[in-house]
Amino acid sequence: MTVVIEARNVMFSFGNTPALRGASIAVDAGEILAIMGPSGSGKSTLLHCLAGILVPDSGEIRFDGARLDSMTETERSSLRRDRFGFVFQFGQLVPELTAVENVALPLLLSGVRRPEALRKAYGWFERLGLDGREQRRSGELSGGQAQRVALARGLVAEPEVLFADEPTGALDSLTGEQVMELLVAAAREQGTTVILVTHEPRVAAYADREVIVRDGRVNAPDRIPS
Ligand SMILES: Nc1ncnc2c1ncn2[C@@H]1O[C@H](COP(=O)(O)OP(=O)(O)OP(=O)(O)O)[C@@H](O)[C@H]1O
Repeated sequence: MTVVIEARNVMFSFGNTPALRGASIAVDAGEILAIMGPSGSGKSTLLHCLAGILVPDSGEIRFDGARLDSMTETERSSLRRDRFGFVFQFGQLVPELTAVENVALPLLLSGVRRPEALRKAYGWFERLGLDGREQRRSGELSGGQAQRVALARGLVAEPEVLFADEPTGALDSLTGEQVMELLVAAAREQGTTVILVTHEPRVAAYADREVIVRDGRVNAPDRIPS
């Protein structure tokens, strides 16, 4: 197995509040990993460090062999745009755009021409059970529909890694499971690695592997990188 992304001994504090205290984890290419743990244990902070949104105070983050923690903000933002996808708890769709324009957004930001970006975006609606919802704005979609649109937006550019922070957190459990089924199926089809933060065991059950974050460290003794 090839490790695609890893953290080694990562420390991160928000002012005087330590959030990560030596977190280490390695994630294989194509793996679907669930990060679980108590509230405030550092799950989201770890996800944000792995995704190059936050820069650790110390320790290393590697993606595809390159050190994310020593890149410039511009380099990290190009990496996020071109090679990573994101899904958050509240879809965070752009309310002024239609559903299909929201899905096309990452492609447009990467320089894909509008007709081609929209063509690819339309292709996601049928497979996500959203046929006919293409022209709706986020206010005209149910929570589950909006989250499926957000999922399509996270995957449309075929990212190498999809980061998902509580992607089902705002949904009822049945709708959440439907979103997870679609997420896992689409990620497997594309070979996308998924790093998912959740506090719900039923959601984590869709992953290949679960790790627990406690007090800013990852409890995964079998997989600490050497
Ligand atoms: N923006 C911030 N400013 C200050 N402290 C923060 C900030 N974000 C997180 N923290 C603190 O850092 C620690 C880790 O937070 P983090 O959000 O990573 O935990 P979490 O495990 O994702 O929690 P939850 O399950 O409740 O979302 C907590 O003590 C939290 O209060």
